[in-house]
Amino acid sequence: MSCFRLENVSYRYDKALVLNGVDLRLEPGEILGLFGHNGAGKTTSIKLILGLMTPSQGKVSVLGGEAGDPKISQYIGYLPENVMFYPQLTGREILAHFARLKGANLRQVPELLGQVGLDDAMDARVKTYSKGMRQRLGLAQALLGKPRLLMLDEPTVGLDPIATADLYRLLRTLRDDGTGIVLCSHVLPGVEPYIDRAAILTDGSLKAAGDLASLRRQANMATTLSIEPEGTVAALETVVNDAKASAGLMMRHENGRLHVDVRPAEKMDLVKALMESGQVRDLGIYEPTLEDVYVHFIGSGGLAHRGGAQ
Ligand SMILES: Nc1ncnc2c1ncn2[C@@H]1O[C@H](COP(=O)(O)OP(=O)(O)OP(=O)(O)O)[C@@H](O)[C@H]1O
Repeated sequence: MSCFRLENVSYRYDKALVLNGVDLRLEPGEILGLFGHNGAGKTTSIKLILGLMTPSQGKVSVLGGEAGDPKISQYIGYLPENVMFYPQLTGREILAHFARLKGANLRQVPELLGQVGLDDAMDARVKTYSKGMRQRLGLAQALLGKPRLLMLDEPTVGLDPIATADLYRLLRTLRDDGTGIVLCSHVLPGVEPYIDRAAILTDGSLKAAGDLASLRRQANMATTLSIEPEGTVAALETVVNDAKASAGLMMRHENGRLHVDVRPAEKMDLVKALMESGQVRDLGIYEPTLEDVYVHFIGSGGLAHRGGAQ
């Protein structure tokens, strides 16, 4: 049973079409990164999955049932962007309040607060918490009741690098236990090793979805070979020019190395020719990163959005 399925889903706010024919699914035990610039439609997609809104067109199914069904909602954890809590209550009191609302066992409260690193602060009032601590409390709230689908909107905002790494490790453990997780973000650096698949939204349309290898194939972006010559760079250039796949290759020199951009389909032929030539002392292979692929799919506007406002 899928955690969710969006089938040809569109959504309009009045006349504005903000989601347009989106097909997307999440399976148990999978972390999906949902990426897109501000206003791309990420939060709208999450609200549809939560059943807070109904699609103008298409079908949304969640954990084998209908989005918004209370019997299903108890298995969904959600961390909204910019989470806010009543400042006079302690972390423990707030989490206990949410546990009662969700029908979760109160024994989970100290356990979860420990899991998100708030052991020492659970009895302090939330008004004394830093932004990162409030974010961790929000995460503990999302984890109440052992969700089978966990949706996190910008979960790393306000977290320092160590807390961010802790969060990703925790998400992996949950994923390995079978939880399906959606990580919504416009902040890409650092997330690549922690997600199984990425979906890239632009202006309400899904531009691409898949694991990084498949996104690289879909984008057909060049791989860069960085080669240190055994002899001269000119001799290496001759090897590259003579290789079967040399047409249209981009070459440049930098710090005594030759850098060659090669299409994925031609990469192995070129590597073979280089290795057989005896002209290579050292070889580095640089595949496009998730950020490179993202910028490719969202177009030139992507650079302006890259890393986004936090
Ligand atoms: N209540 C609303 N009424 C009208 N338009 C809205 C409303 N909420 C969102 N929108 C519009 O819908 C589009 C998608 O918004 P959404 O919040 O889903 O984007 P997002 O990808 O989550 O952006 P962000 O990264 O800024 O949170 C935007 O153009 C936004 O202005």
